[in-house]
Amino acid sequence: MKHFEANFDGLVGPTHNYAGLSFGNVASLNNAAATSSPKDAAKQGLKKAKALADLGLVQGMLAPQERPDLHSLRRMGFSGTDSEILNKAAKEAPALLRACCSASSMWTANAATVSPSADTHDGKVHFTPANLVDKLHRSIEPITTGNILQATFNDSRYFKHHQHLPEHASFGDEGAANHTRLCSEYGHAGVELFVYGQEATNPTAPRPQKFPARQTLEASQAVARLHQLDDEGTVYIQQNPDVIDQGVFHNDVIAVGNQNVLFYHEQAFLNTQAKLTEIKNKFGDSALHFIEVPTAKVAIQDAVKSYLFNTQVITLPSGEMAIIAPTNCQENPAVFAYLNELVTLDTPIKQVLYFDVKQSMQNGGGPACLRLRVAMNQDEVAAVNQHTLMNDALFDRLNLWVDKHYRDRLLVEDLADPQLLIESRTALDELTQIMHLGSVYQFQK
Ligand SMILES: NCCC[C@H](NC(=O)CCC(=O)O)C(=O)O
Repeated sequence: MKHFEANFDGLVGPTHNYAGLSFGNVASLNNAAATSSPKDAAKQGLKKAKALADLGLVQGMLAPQERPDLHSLRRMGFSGTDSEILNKAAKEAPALLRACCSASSMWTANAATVSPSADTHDGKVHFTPANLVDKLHRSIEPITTGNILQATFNDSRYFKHHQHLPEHASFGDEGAANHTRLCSEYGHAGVELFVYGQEATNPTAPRPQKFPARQTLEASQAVARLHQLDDEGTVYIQQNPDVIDQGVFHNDVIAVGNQNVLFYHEQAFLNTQAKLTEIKNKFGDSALHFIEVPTAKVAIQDAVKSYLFNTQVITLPSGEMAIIAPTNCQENPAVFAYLNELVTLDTPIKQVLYFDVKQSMQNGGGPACLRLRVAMNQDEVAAVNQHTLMNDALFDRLNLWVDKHYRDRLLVEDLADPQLLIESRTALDELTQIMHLGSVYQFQK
């Protein structure tokens, strides 16, 4: 039986914009109110996804969400026709309107936490959508995310879908961005690392002082319980509060793993040596590569600016590993020098492939944010909704769809334009036909 680690990239939605919504995410704040290009953003994402499919990896796409989210605006007490609601919200509560217009579901690393069937007690692939309660504009995602995941992984013989965690700060859950799975082979039982920013119910435990810790230990433990993981296959690691306070708002900004490789910055974690020992003990005696990047080579601010660790580390069909990096890594001399040195070291990583995902990077999302990893065996891959899997036909179809429905440029003040809502709904209705998703959106109910 063959095993794969599939990447499911988030399709960037028609309202992609820079609204400065993410306190603690440096890029989001720095680029607030910049002009965005929804069309460029979507095509950059499709290009990266197609490139991985062409490299022989299993690659899928997850549909965007309905934005502006009129259902949430109505829950906030706005009433009248859709146009009247957009108008009122723009006048009376522009911050709420912006929070209901973000295309942030494109960053599917935050869509859910996924545990492969080799790790779970019932031998199914488990999904728990992230409740994303730390940010208003993300907290409105999980229900539709769950609908889209169930329409994509729609065979209950192989896939188990959970409800997102309770919507309270004690259960702050940001999904796979704070979850890394190490294994010798994708199909073998692995060790799942849950990285958290604070222990919410212990007021004396260390926590960041300047920026929020979006993931709690309580949330990570709850997901591990829901996914029926053994203690022997689970490690909880606290993110170093000092790096959160420098803009590391998710672990995937400072560390990334693939199979038997953990690539991380020396300042990433608290109690690093003890945790690496725990990982080694639980991983067993097969080879394990800890690639620690010293501050002397790459400072935290360089890591946060370039997204060196928000890269994808993939295993090519040849068995060699490659890094999928944003072009921003080429533009940072310290990081570029480090990557050129890395591929000469004695690790499985042998090449770096660069992609322009600047539309996403300007909002704090790099290549790794844009994808949700789902390790599956060939039967599970065959059970996935095949119309979501990337190939030449879907690539062409989705590019034509983007060309037809997406604007070349968008300003935050355009979000209240009733025409944009019509364009967005028309596009998504058509998309559910293309990807055979069924009625996953509120406006289709
Ligand atoms: N995994 C990367 C997530 C980036 C995302 N940025 C945003 O939501 C920015 C939205 C804006 O500011 O328009 C976040 O911080 O959750």
